[in-house]
Amino acid sequence: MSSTGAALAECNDVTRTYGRGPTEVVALRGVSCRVVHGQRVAVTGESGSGKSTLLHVLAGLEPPSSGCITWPGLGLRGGRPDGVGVVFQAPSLLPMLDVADNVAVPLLLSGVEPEEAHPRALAALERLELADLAGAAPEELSGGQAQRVALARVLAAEPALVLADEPTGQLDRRTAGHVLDVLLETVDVLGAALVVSTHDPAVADRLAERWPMADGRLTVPVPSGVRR
Ligand SMILES: Nc1ncnc2c1ncn2[C@@H]1O[C@H](COP(=O)(O)OP(=O)(O)OP(=O)(O)O)[C@@H](O)[C@H]1O
Repeated sequence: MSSTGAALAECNDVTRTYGRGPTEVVALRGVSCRVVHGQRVAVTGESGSGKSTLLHVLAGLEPPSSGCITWPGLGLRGGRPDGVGVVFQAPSLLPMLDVADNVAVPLLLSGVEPEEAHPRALAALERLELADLAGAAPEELSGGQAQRVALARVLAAEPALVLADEPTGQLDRRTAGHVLDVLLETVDVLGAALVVSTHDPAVADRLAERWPMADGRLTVPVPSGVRR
């Protein structure tokens, strides 16, 4: 659980490089930022500017090469932050499980008993008007339905921070608008903070704040409270 008041995630002078020597790529160059309760941020910028890498670092999926990331308002489990929900461009549902089991899997992995996990998965599907699909196989879903199931999976896990990496990047405009509605409803229901990476101005316009990136750097002033 998060404690109110503390930042959910805080990057201090984070650099992230891939490869070594002549093939080295610097994806993040000294990024400092902080995500607090209730924040709604669009990370924008051209392809290759470092948006996905920043989200991966904020999620604890990749370590910084230098600098540091902390999650003062979140617990840690096995060195990774607890209470972070991640949505990727492709919904990554497990093909051998039905929709309800896909939604329940993260709960089961985090130690929730099956008797609690399955009702929570069904409640999240109902909340997002997906109950009819509970028994469906992922291959039967449209792209928009699959992404909404991925959002139900996040909702069921009740994170304090939701990180969405180009969540509508593979969808047509109308479906993208609907998925975005569901994403915003999901974070409202949870009272969670939301950081979305996007190329799409229509997506960025739906979020209160923009953090533009270029060449691995945030090009806006560092949000308050970050130590240099
Ligand atoms: N796993 C990796 N191995 C090597 N290079 C990587 C890796 N991940 C990202 N990069 C490189 O780091 C830089 C930043 O990539 P990143 O995916 O963070 O940018 P992005 O702004 O999210 O781009 P896009 O909008 O195209 O997804 C790019 O030059 C990319 O090629």
